[in-house]
Amino acid sequence: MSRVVLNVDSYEGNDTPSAEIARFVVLYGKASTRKHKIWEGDGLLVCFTDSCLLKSEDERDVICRSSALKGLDQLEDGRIINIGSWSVEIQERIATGPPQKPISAQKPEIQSPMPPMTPGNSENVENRKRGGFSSPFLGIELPKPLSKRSATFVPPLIGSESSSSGGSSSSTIQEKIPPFILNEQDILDRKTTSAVTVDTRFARHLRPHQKSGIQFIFDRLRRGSGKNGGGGGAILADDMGLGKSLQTMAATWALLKGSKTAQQLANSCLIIVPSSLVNNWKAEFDKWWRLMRFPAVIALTANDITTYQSTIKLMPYLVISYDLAQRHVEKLKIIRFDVMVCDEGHKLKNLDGKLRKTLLSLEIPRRLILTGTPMQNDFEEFYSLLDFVRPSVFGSIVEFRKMCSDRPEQLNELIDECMLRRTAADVDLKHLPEKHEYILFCAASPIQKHVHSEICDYMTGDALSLIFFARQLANHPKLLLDNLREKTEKSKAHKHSPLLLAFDGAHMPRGGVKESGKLTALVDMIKCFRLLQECTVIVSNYIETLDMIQQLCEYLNFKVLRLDGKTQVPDRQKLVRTFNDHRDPSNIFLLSTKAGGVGLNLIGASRLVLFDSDWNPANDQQAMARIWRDGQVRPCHIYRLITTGTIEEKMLQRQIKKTGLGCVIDAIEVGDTIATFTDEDLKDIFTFTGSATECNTHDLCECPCDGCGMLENEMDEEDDGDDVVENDAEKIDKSGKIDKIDSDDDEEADDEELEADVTDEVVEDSQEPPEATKPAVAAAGLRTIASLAELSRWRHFSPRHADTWHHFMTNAGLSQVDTDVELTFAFYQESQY
Ligand SMILES: Nc1ncnc2c1ncn2[C@@H]1O[C@H](COP(=O)(O)OP(=O)(O)OP(=O)(O)O)[C@@H](O)[C@H]1O
Repeated sequence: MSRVVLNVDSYEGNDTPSAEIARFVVLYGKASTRKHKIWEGDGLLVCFTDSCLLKSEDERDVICRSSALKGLDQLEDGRIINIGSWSVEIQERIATGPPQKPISAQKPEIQSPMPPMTPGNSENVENRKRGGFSSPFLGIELPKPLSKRSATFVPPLIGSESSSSGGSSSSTIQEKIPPFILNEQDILDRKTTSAVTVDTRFARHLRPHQKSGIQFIFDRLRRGSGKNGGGGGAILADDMGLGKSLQTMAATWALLKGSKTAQQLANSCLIIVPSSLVNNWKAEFDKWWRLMRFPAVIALTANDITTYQSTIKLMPYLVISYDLAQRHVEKLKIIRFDVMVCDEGHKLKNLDGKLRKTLLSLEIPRRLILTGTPMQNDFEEFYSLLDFVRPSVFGSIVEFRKMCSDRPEQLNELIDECMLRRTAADVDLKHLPEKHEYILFCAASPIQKHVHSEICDYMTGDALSLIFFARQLANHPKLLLDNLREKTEKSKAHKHSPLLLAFDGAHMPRGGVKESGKLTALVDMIKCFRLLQECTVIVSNYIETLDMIQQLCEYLNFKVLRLDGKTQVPDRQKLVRTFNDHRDPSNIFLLSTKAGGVGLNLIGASRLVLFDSDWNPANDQQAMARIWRDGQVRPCHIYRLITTGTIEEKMLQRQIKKTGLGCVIDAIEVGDTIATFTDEDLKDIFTFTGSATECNTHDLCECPCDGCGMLENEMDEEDDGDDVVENDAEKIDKSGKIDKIDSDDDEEADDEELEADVTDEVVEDSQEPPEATKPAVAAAGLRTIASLAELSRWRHFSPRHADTWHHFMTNAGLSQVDTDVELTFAFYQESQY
């Protein structure tokens, strides 16, 4: 983002402006006789030989005086002077001329021109070297070249120089807003007369949930250091895109500025972020500090840490990647930071991890974790985050577990005290366009069906490999074939070579689109979106899959921008900017779930396709949140592709179980990592149900809608079985607390079977169980239904209901081309805030 240059020459007080002789960063507020002034915000005092001009940080002229200021030499930091009816406190004298960023903050350059596409050059695609998906793709039509696109895209509201919500231009008349005082209670309690306020640069833009978030962070972090680093700590776990970085900057800036205006709260703040987000933070600081001195050193090398030491007073933030911080921890220790912010702090989920230990060794008393997904896989991981920000408050992991089962209310209280989590549904997001989410079930191709059943018959003890194979197969059988061939070439005795036999004559994939149900769907989808003049992001977990999609997109005359683990950090922000700024529907952004899932703003796109899912729902949620966020002006459509009846459905079901449980402590119930799969689970995972059903997940929900698209409460039917589902769903949805989940505490649970099998969430197969095991199976069935209750909020569509299906496809933007796609079923949810 280019920095706005203050145009002091346009000052109208003089026909021939005189020379500028000094300028100061100041705080300003209405003049008063109060000992402790309430400042309205940051400003800039520009002194000329015969006049002076006070400007607010957003370039508004506050006052101009037609006589020169005297005694400029004596204007030291902290000195308060009056100019007309305004008081001004000098913060620092800065070089005459527009403010400059420190050298380290200026690099790397993130301006256009167009970056090289990564790795747009087809030679880079490893897949081709292996003789993979050679063009032309079988069975697909090349698009007719589009005439010059006429779409006029509305520039993002946020971040543009003309933005009304991200900042204002000099011509904008600013509304006066009341100060947002963070220590109001202290003032009321007469503990202090000095107000600590949120800087106006933020205050005038804040949404209600952001105000309470800032207050929350401020209250937790202001606490002084305690023993063993047990000072103030907090987790801000808002959903992705709700503005965690903005809230963090506003709250920490108040802590840092508090030292100048009222109380000594903090002098330095270390912000540690994944390396892919270093430039994001730089861009955010740029965005909110536009006119003023850049307040952060962006550490790209160890030298920048040294530079920071001498500039703390002027630039109290140090932004650094986890990697660099780990390597130079000794240098960081010397600085003795007051505040530490760990962005995407779920990285600290490993209790015994090196990263966590290293950061703890910094002994920074105030710690803030930012994460949109505090719950990853299990209970211990969550404890790891809590204990990081509040050491000793939650006891040992054993004590934590015990408190969880014996005193859940107390534990929930403790968690509420140090963690704030708001989901998109909790906050007022009227400023965002609506969001449409789809889960599209695609029929497996004949080859996929055949090979899937071969894998099922083949079952060995090596579950991890087989799961990986099944996922590759669901993406495209050629991916699995290439993988097996490569392994067999490396070692003739490779243990999974026998699987190659599954690819016999009639079932030999040649790389055609139609050999994969999802790929067939994807082709039609991206063609439709281009015709709709909308930009698309496609996300996958696998490099090989991204290679395949890239080749396909290029063949269809799309320009591909790609961000994966191999993309250099400085190139990432360039790619994002290019994509967002151009908003050209013939651009496609390919993103790897792990490398690009967090922090990126891809608001240039309004369609996102998640090509494959992860076991961990948090990863998928992160990826899917990239387009629906502040600055987005178009309705967003997010599609998740699933191959019907395969492992992908099982993964989806497990994801829904995890995310459908409202309270964080519910993770106790879902500590099912791959490592803990039972034989029964594995059998279920590999059983192909795609020939017998249009949607295994819908079958398991036992939803009576039959795919007609109506919600349960819209249907006129009364069904006892449905009541059971609803009641169970209620327990989970509304409780948010552990005791409601644990059927031991549920007085209503006279159904002993339910209690007997709380942790058994294994999806049952359809075989008739022996008589003796029936109650347990019934209980597990109920559990399954309840755990999928989240889906009762979605509409369910089957192509059997031709009219509603057609309507659905049209609304989903999928009726623009003559489609070959064999979709077997769909879930749909609209969120309007
Ligand atoms: N009130 C606001 N006014 C203007 N811009 C805002 C506002 N709130 C957030 N934004 C902008 O929206 C974008 C997304 O916010 P931010 O990156 O802070 O979200 P986040 O919660 O950290 O998301 P993630 O978890 O994905 O990193 C940023 O560019 C931010 O500056």
